[in-house]
Amino acid sequence: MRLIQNMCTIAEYPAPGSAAAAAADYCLGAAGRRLVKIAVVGASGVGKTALVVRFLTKRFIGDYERNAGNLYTRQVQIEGETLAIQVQDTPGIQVHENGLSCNEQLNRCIRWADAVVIVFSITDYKSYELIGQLHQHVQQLHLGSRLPVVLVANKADLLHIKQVDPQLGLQLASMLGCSFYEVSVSENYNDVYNAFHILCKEVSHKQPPSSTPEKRRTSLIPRPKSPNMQDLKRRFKQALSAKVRTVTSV
Ligand SMILES: Nc1nc2c(ncn2[C@@H]2O[C@H](COP(=O)(O)OP(=O)(O)OP(=O)(O)O)[C@@H](O)[C@H]2O)c(=O)[nH]1
Repeated sequence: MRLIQNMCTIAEYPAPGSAAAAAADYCLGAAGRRLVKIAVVGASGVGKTALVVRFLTKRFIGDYERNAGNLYTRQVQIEGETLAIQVQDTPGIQVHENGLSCNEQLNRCIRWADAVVIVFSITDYKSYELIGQLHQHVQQLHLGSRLPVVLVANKADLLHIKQVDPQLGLQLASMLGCSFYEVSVSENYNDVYNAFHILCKEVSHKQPPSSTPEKRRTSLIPRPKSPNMQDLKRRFKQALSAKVRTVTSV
């Protein structure tokens, strides 16, 4: 999915530590805001891009190019605080006989994220079937810290071609210990908003409170360059030989 009105595309898959990622983080961080990074994952065609676009623009746009993975940003108010959030849309996950096929790009997005939205479509049983494995994969990439996850069952408006009972989604979510939302991206903005909102709230409770802009500014002051050792040695030798000369000349 390419650039949509009202959204700011920062970069496609900025590698952690890359200049693009650092620049994006810097801009948001410089405003003194806490940053919440969310990756949206799931099988192909379940409506990941539609979900992200709906959340960011409130609009449902029928058709999208196949997703190559874009990163979008916006601000949200959570409990009186303005948070900067980045949402990473990802390409659809493929399933092979020996399990999920998650390429390095996707793994990088999951590692980068503070929280993940896992999406399936109620019209596609296979997209539901891979959730257990996908959830496990996500948690494995964040070993040692339980990553906030929300499970989203999309296309609730297509009940006549439903393959997954939303009740199954609810059961699975409670088994995995995550929140569950049944949504129709095409018909209802509020449910979409609530799914992201709850995730942001969970992350913000896990993160330490933001430092004040004043504190941030001081941490951004460049440190003095470390002294050039060669130059120091040369000057030390010069001073020493001058002293020796002075002593011998006495
Ligand atoms: N009826 C209906 N269609 C939807 C809904 N959400 C998405 N779609 C449609 O489903 C199709 C796939 O949506 P995408 O957002 O491109 O799905 P994706 O998961 O990003 O797909 P990939 O880019 O292939 O991974 C599009 O034609 C959307 O218009 C929904 O809630 N209801």
